[in-house]
Amino acid sequence: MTDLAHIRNFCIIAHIDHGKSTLADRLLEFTGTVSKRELMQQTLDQMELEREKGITIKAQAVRMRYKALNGEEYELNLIDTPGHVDFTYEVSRSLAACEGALLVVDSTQGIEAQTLANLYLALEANLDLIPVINKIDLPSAEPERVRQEVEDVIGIPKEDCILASAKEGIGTQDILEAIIKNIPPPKGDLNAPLRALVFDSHYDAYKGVIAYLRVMDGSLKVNERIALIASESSAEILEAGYFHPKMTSVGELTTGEVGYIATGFKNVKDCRVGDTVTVPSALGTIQPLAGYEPAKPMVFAGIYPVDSNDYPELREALDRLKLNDAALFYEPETSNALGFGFRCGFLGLLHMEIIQERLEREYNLDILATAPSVAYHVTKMGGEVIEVDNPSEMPSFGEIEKIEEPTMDISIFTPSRYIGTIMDLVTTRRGIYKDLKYIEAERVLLTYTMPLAELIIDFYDQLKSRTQGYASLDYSFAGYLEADLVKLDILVNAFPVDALSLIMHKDNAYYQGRALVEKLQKLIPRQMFEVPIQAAIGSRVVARETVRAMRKDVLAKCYGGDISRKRKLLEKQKEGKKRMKMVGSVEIPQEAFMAILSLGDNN
Ligand SMILES: Nc1nc2c(ncn2[C@@H]2O[C@H](COP(=O)(O)OP(=O)(O)OP(=O)(O)O)[C@@H](O)[C@H]2O)c(=O)[nH]1
Repeated sequence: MTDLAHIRNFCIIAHIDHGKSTLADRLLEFTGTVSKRELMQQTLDQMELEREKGITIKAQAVRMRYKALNGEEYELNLIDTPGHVDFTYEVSRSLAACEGALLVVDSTQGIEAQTLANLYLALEANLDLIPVINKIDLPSAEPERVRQEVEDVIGIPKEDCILASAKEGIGTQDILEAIIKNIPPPKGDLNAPLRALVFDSHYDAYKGVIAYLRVMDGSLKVNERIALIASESSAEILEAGYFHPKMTSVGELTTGEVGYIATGFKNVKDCRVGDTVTVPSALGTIQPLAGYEPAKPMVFAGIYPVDSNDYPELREALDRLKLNDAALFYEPETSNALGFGFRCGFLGLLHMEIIQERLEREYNLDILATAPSVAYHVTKMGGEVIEVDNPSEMPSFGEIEKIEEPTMDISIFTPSRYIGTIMDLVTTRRGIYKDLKYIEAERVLLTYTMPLAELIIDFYDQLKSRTQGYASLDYSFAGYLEADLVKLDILVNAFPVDALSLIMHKDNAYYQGRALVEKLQKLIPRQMFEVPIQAAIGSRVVARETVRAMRKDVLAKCYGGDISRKRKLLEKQKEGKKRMKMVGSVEIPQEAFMAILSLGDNN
């Protein structure tokens, strides 16, 4: 057990790609926690998917021992935070476990949207900040400019910025010394009843749910009973320890420390991020640590097995993923076009992508996903309010008094030369202008309120491509606003395909309906007969295209020919069919269900 004065708990916050993981690696290496040889490119990003996508998904914690220049040894706990906006709640819980943060800014870029978003969260959590200007080894680095920017925008004197290269290991010791000097040691009452904050948790097949904790008061020991305030669950501590970076069991964690406990819980929902751990005898007498909020899904999509025989496997895979992901929501749903599947709710687009990829890769399932949607608040004529997250379940418009949709506050950092094109993009997405602030002579911060439904349909890609990748984006939930929305139905061969229905603004429905049927016409393969594709609002058809009938049978070519070639051709066709669904009498490929996402593309 280390006395409080020799403990420092900190995290690293940064915009994506500014070097957070690389810096963490250098700190682990410098303190001898991990040897260079052991150091994989990114030790903290353990999941394969994370490495491939180059993003940090789950918050983690590593303990380091550091002998400072003053001759004393310190226990440093580095808490890794997820870098993506979908996981803001997890970021804020990780920050609540720390007293300070390294704010990493790329010296070739400067402050970006997530630098500021994370900074605000850190300030809310009362953290002391150490700015680190990273990547100074690069020829395009402008450390002086970025330092000035930190002073102007964040208000930290530029002399306090540490110049570093996480790649080359420049500045590592200065950073460690600054952590000792500028970040306060934890406070807390060792003699009070246990209070510990769960800032992350994951399910382990052998040990049950592992909770990552910051002990605020009191202490905990293996074999003791604990109670969780928000989850109203209780368990026995099977193991307690810290990460070094592997799990190291020590049997006890005390005030100010960061570590893990194994609980034996079978599901992370019993031990969620943000919950407070205490002892059963203190229940009802102690205050929970932070206002606990269950994660709320914001983006919804239908997920269906391509082969309907895989339905039980899909259910099982979702059950398993849910064990580890309290934010994932799903319930069975049936579609006239796609059969039996699930309506799933996600924190955001990235969360959705991750789940879809895991279903495919880890569970080997061929799935078909519908275009993402948001949850509308619909007031019916009689005054009843319902939530509709599936366009095909929208009541008919005669029954509706009003529809409200979720809106987001968005902030965009961009070189000023792109202001025009961004304004244009945001306006076509029904964004409402709020503010424009010059950060420097040539960089601005634009803020808007925009419907979430417009944000999830390839907004980010459009923003990136219009600004050659220079603009960065951050968003947070703003509230529900009434809007003039309609449901656009798509009919393929006169058959309404519910999974292709969309909710959109009345003013865009005609144009988008047109664009969508044109896109579908290209995506739906020719059949033996002519297939009309129509977009309709209620009973009014607003656009129509036709997929012409196939002229030749593919096998006709092989008539009398060599049989192995014929088999190959059939196999190839089968392969192509994998991602097709028979709807009525027409085969529709997966791309068609996602066509709305790429209406901006011209291919
Ligand atoms: N030249 C140079 N490259 C660096 C430095 N630090 C990080 N990088 C590179 O920048 C890229 C992003 O670094 P990461 O450490 O993965 O960034 P991150 O902030 O952890 O990214 P996320 O996990 O996506 O949030 C990688 O290709 C690193 O090799 C540096 O000091 N100098």
